[in-house]
Amino acid sequence: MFRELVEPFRHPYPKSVIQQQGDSGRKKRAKAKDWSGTLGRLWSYLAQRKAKLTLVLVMVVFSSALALLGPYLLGSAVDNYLQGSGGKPWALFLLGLGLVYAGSSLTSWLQNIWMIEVAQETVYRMRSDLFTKLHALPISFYSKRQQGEIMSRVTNDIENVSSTLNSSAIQIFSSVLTLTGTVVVMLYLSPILTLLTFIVVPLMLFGMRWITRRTGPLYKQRQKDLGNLNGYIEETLSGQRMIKAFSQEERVLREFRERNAAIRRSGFWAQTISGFIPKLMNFLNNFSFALVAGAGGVLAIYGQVTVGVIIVFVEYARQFTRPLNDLANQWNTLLSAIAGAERVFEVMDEDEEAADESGVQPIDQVTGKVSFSHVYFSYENNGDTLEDISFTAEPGEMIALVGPTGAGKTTLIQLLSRFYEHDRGTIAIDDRDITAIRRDSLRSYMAFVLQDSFLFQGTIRDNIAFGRLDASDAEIEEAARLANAHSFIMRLPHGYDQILGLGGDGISQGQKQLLAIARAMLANPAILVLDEATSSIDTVTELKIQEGLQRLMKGRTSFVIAHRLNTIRQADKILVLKEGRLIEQGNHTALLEQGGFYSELYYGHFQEQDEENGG
Ligand SMILES: Nc1ncnc2c1ncn2[C@@H]1O[C@H](COP(=O)(O)OP(=O)(O)OP(=O)(O)O)[C@@H](O)[C@H]1O
Repeated sequence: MFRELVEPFRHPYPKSVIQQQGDSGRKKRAKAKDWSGTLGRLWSYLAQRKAKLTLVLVMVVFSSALALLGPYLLGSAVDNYLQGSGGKPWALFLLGLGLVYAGSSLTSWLQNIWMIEVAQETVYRMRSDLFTKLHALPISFYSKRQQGEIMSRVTNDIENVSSTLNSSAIQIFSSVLTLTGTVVVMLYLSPILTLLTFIVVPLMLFGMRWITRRTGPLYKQRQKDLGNLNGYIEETLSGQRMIKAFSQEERVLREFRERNAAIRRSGFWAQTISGFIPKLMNFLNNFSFALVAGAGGVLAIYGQVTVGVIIVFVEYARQFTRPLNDLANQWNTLLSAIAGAERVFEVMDEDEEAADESGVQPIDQVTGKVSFSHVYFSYENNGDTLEDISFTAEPGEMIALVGPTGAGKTTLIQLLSRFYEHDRGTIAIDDRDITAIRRDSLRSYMAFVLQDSFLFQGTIRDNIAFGRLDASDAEIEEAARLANAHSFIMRLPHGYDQILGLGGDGISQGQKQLLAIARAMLANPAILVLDEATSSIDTVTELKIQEGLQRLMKGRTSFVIAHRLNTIRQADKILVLKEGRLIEQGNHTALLEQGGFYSELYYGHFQEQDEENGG
């Protein structure tokens, strides 16, 4: 137990984090460069409110100067009155002192509210930039990360930066100013006493360095652990049904506990170790206080300094260590904010979805001819996921994609919509290379009806209108009628204004699909992508869906990732994929006659469906 407790003190904790930070000088320099880069970028945000920031800095200068003036006046009052050396009337001193302290309060209040404004504006911009960036990132970015972890960057990490800017940044600046001012006045009044006050400084710096070297990585780790936990919570909440269905509650709780414990561990050590800072400072503060008072007394006896100067020094000794103390405290907050900012900038530095090349044009009209010519693609440069794919789909044709799981059906569709960029070969729409068409324009001619078509939190009307935002109510209703969704919508208590929960909660799976069909109908695309549902839906709804889909597909080039024999049989062309290669293509009859892989699939699997359906 003891070993566990002292471990962090013996080794900066956790080791892996320190190792990441690097023991070698080279790595440290790289880290320092990272930090200056992060701070530089933060500064570029702050600098957007230069005028307000300048006002804040002026106020800080004033309040620091007034804080120096207070003790000075006090000392001079003691020398002038208590020691009976005459001088201005005491009431004037009192008034002066009152004004100094009132001015000090006013300036620090002003600096506070103006800085809050600057800080809020800064994080507002950072948050906006981050959100904009998130929408410019390619699909591949999301396929590698947990949503909750990304959320944590938009919320926790930005919040960290915000709270630090609100308070710590100014406090740090003010501390540095007060410190410099105090040293200058102290040296002017008594170099010997200044030297004595300084004795504690190396101890403070050494102590702070020792502590922050340990807390820096810990704060970073804590942010990371927090992100991991958020990711996990998000995942388990959205996967509640699955977890319950597979009775995985115990495993989920166990993993949650592990991740939660990781935060407790890093948070505990980060705060425990940084908790030493105020204690250490307090001790050294009192020590310096006693030293100045004792040595000052001796010096006063020998007439080297006046009692007033000792009072000024005792005050300054406190003022001197307080900013150091503040610096030490704020340093940790600053570290945590830098860790947060680093995580935000990390996302901002991710490669965006490749920009459309210069000169690419939108496309005016699309008839729906699609051709692939010797197309190759790999996800992670680890072997081709799709290899030498060539086929042509004429306008209005229905193309069924068939093949075992993992064969590359979804990938092929993702290339067509440019969610991923193919490595070699040509993909063309209406004989125009898709890389020469603006992405947004290309996608505007396509619509997707997926198994889990995403429905947003909002009304049914808004969810259908997602297909075309400027659609009128009449057009929305017409699309819903064609999709066979109108009758179920009208049975809902609020009809088209019925509000759906997140992910379409509140309606059935089949009804969600009908809405997805209505949405695609409204978008009126030339090219349609359907991922046929594998889950079983009651026969009546199923018939409605099929009818809706038939209407939707009419006159459009449709790519169907097909699971039902009926759909496959109706297809103008069936593309049979296996291990990333297009091994057969043709219609149902022609492929059966070939007696190849398709006929194997048909006799092995699809025929069962046929018999079940009485076909
Ligand atoms: N984002 C990704 N990163 C890396 N590899 C991926 C990614 N998505 C899919 N793959 C891999 O690419 C191959 C083809 O996957 P794809 O999803 O296209 O298959 P599929 O034919 O649609 O399968 P299914 O019928 O099961 O949906 C698989 O081996 C899969 O593991």
